[in-house]
Amino acid sequence: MLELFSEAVDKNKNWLPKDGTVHYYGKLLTLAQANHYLQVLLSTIEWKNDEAVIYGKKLVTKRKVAWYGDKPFAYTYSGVTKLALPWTAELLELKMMVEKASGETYNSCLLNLYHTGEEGMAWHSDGETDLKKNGAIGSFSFGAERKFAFKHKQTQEKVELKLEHGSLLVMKDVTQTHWLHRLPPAKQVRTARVNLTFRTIMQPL
Ligand SMILES: O=C(O)CCC(=O)C(=O)O
Ligand SMILES: [Fe+2]
Repeated sequence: MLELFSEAVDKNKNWLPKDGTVHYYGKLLTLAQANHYLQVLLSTIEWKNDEAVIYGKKLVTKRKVAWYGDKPFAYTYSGVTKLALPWTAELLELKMMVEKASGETYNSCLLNLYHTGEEGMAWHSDGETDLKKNGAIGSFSFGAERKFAFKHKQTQEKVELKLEHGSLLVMKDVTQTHWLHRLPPAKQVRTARVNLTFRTIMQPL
């Protein structure tokens, strides 16, 4: 269909050349809505400094994190286990938007707060054992626009895209098996970014 006015975001495009599926849906929200949610998230989420065990040492990162879900799921991330908090009203609204846009469901959300461009996230994949294998991950971004990058684990091929204020990115299928992703530091960025990754945690029977 010919779209005369909206910016051309091809929601059906797979950004990965092979071994996985990444869709970028662009902005799901107006600027006013995205600004509203950014303010609500900054003020209502229980942000905590992230702890990670790297080479057996417990490190505290500048980036802040939070973990919410349908139940107090235990989630082990970078060697540290956290229990999910119950959804806030706005997180439930955002979860429903991501579910509708992506055609997938989620039962939990990991949130990251990057205060400035000096904070980022190193190369990793989200293949933790308690995550549903090949489950979709819906990544909703607010605040400072930042670059996001993928790197193929075998060939080192790279794919980069920009994540806009109020936009949705979805990673699914075998993406986490074959690709790493990261949020590179961006020295020129002086404002905060909040990212929500909606996920499916396996429920013990
Ligand atoms: O901040 C982002 O866009 C990505 C965060 C991420 O990769 C993660 O939380 O696993
Ligand atoms: Fe990730």
